[in-house]
Amino acid sequence: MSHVCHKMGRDGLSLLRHISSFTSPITAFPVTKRGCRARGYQSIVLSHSCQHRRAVSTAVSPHFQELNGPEQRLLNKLYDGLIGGQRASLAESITLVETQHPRKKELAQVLLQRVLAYRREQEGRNGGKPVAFRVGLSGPPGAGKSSFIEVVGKMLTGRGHKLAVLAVDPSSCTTGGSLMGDKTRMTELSRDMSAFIRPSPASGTLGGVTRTTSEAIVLCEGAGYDIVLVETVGVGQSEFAVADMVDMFVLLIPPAGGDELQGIKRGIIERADLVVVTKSDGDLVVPARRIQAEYTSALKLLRKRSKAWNPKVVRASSHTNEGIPEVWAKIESYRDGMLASGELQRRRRAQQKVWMWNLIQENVLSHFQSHPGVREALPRLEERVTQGVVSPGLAADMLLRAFSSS
Ligand SMILES: Nc1nc2c(ncn2[C@@H]2O[C@H](COP(=O)(O)OP(=O)(O)OP(=O)(O)O)[C@@H](O)[C@H]2O)c(=O)[nH]1
Repeated sequence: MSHVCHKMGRDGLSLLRHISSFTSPITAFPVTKRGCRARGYQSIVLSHSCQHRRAVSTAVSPHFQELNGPEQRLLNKLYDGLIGGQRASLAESITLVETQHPRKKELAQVLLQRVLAYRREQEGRNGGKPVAFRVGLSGPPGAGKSSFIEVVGKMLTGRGHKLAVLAVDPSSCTTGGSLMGDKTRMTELSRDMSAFIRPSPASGTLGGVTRTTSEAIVLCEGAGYDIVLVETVGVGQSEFAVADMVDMFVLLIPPAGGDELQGIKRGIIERADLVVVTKSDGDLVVPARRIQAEYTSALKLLRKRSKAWNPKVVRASSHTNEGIPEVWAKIESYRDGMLASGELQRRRRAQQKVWMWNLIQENVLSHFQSHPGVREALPRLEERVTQGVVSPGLAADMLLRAFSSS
């Protein structure tokens, strides 16, 4: 069991205590590092200076208040249920991370920190290796994504895996519509008790939705799901966001030529660890073979991204099941190679950093845009920039000055 010995402000301390109350009890008293060690504490977080104190106590919120009784009980209930693998608790916890309510957002962060601590313990017991594998799946509308997830999902739960499927639908962010189809998708898998399917939230910005998706991944892993599939449609930036949050990125391509394939961005092909040509059955086998050959040569021209793995192109049919076990075998051999070489762990660490900076950029920009001085000056300056009266550089300087002046 790890302990934290800490000297810090009340806010930060109460937060840390809540975060760690399940897995790593905290003792807090003004002592030295050596004093902590002498008392047998293994992990020590010390913040002696005011600067440090501020840094730690604002980790979640600068004004974090003590949890009141009902909040404490809610978090206890969610955490216990989630760790116990209860689907209702997992669903409720994901709803909490999706919330826009400021206080609930803070509670969600406390819950997440607890789950992260629990997961770290599990990883520690697993020799430092991740306990779950995250696969991103993308493809144009109608590529056969839901049919593919349905057959692969049933195969995996049949083999004893617990599978979570999370969706990122960019259209839900802009129009409230659904590119992934309003029809009930993956009907059989949604009845399978070893599978958990969560559609994309109906509204929000893409940044918001992708943030809650990566937090939902952590919650699913805490609830014991050892495979997490994150599905998105190949439109806009959502597939790049998904590629940044998974261990392996799989691109599904239908066996159609010309116009239908033009929607597939070159940039995203470069991110693919595996390309699956779908619907390789009946009359479609011939075009599927042709597409496979085209993509195989295209991938050869790309810069090698990994020492442990070369991207591959395979064919499969969700209707006949042909190629489906082979696709999963490829996914497993990728996972094993990347784990053994340590690349997977490195990729996750790098993703955490990218993720933090994405959130900072998004938050700083929205702060900037909602600043009263900026809002007042912006329309006029934008107009003058488009008219060529003021240079973009000068306008940006003026807006930044307005932002930092009050
Ligand atoms: N022949 C054949 N058709 C398939 C196969 N997989 C899917 N389809 C068909 O392709 C169409 C689209 O399949 P979906 O699985 O709904 O595709 P999707 O990518 O999830 O589509 P959205 O839900 O619109 O995002 C359906 O009519 C399926 O029946 C396959 O393996 N072979």
